[in-house]
Amino acid sequence: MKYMTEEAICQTTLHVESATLELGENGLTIRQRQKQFARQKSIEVRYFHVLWAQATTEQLTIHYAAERHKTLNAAKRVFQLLDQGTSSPRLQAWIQLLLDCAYGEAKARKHLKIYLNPFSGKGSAIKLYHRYAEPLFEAAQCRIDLHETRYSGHASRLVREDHEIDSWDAIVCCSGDGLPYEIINGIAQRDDAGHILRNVPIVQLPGGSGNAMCVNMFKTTSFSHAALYTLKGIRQPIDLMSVTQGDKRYISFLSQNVGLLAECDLDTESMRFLGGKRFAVGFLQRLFNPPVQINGENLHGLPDLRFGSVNDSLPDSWKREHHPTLGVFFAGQFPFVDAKSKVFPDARPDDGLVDIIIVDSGIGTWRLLQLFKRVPEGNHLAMHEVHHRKVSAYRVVPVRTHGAFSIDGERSSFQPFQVEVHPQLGMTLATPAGVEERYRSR
Ligand SMILES: Nc1ncnc2c1ncn2[C@@H]1O[C@H](COP(=O)(O)OP(=O)(O)OP(=O)(O)O)[C@@H](O)[C@H]1O
Repeated sequence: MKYMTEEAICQTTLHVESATLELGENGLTIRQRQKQFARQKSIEVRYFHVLWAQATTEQLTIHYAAERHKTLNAAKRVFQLLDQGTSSPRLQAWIQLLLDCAYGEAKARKHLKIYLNPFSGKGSAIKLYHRYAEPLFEAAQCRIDLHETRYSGHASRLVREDHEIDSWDAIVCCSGDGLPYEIINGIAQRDDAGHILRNVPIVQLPGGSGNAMCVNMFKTTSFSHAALYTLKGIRQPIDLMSVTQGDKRYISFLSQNVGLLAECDLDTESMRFLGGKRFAVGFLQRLFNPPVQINGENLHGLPDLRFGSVNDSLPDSWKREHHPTLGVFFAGQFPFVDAKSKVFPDARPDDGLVDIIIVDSGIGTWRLLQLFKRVPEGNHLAMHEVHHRKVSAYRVVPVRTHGAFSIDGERSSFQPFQVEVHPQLGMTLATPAGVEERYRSR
């Protein structure tokens, strides 16, 4: 926008009855002409916040997300047109230019399939959705198809049977990380699994206690900002991982966790009302909660396993390690496992590798607490007790018969398992470059 011809500058300015609307470098400036005071009052709406614009024969309406107290709300301004209205090619060109600036590479008027888990996190996902996301999606003229999940496994069944799945611009999980896991594994059972996983973005609005997908991709735990990023986000491939265990195969998008930290997470699932604090409580209190049922069978539409399954003999080229007194084994492909825990600071979601950290149980309580203290900043990798690996596949064979194992935070049976990364098998939406930095502190 910096070096415009005179004609282009002309196209960026629109005179309406009581204001002049200017398309500038970063946003739309509305200069209100207040005759009463014989002076102009102007406001700027950043392009990133502009949701939609449309004209009738008499009026121009601009919908945008207005920020107040770190929350975005749907707002609109209506202007009386001076002449011609919709029939004016100049007005149409101006609106098109505004929408091009507002959406850039992102698709406007998205078709969104929304899944709401009424029990996620503190049980407020539905309220959050209707209060903060729906008004923005409606203002942005999205086509919305919404389902509340009625039982564990419901969303899995719905995506398996969705004949229109290919037509959604995003599947939006209004939930914690359990629902995306369930949805990905539901898609994995389709004959066209590979195609759908690679092409239909799965995003998360933060309705749970962990919300790792949202934190990593949108860099926020604000519901309304995540909704705006869903509208303005651009397609971002992510790696997915196959976990084979016995004769079953699961698809993991986030993490595999064995030992102490898995126990802390799983044993506090019934404390969702505490939100993120439940992970800390888990260190002190252990309860039992039944696992989510993911089928793990009939996965014909997925890519082949390059390294075989856990039932095959280990390839000779693999490095073997013995950890007879294992305390923590945590593997993941995103930096954050929740908003406050940067467990894998070096991880990249699309590099074909999974990061692993291993800590011996002999670390001692004092050093373990030091480690927990460092995790929010991701400084724990510097501790000599923390062993860090980056691999494309691994196998874990427990020496004990009892223990905790979770895939993406969901309890799985404690037996040998093998993991391999499928580079860029998944798709999500991420904030466009540049926006991320401005919102880093949220
Ligand atoms: N209506 C429902 N009744 C019972 N369970 C459900 C229902 N809908 C979804 N579920 C299950 O609840 C599990 C947990 O949900 P989800 O991850 O969305 O929230 P959360 O566990 O609170 O968040 P986090 O994973 O961040 O802790 C999911 O695995 C899903 O299978």
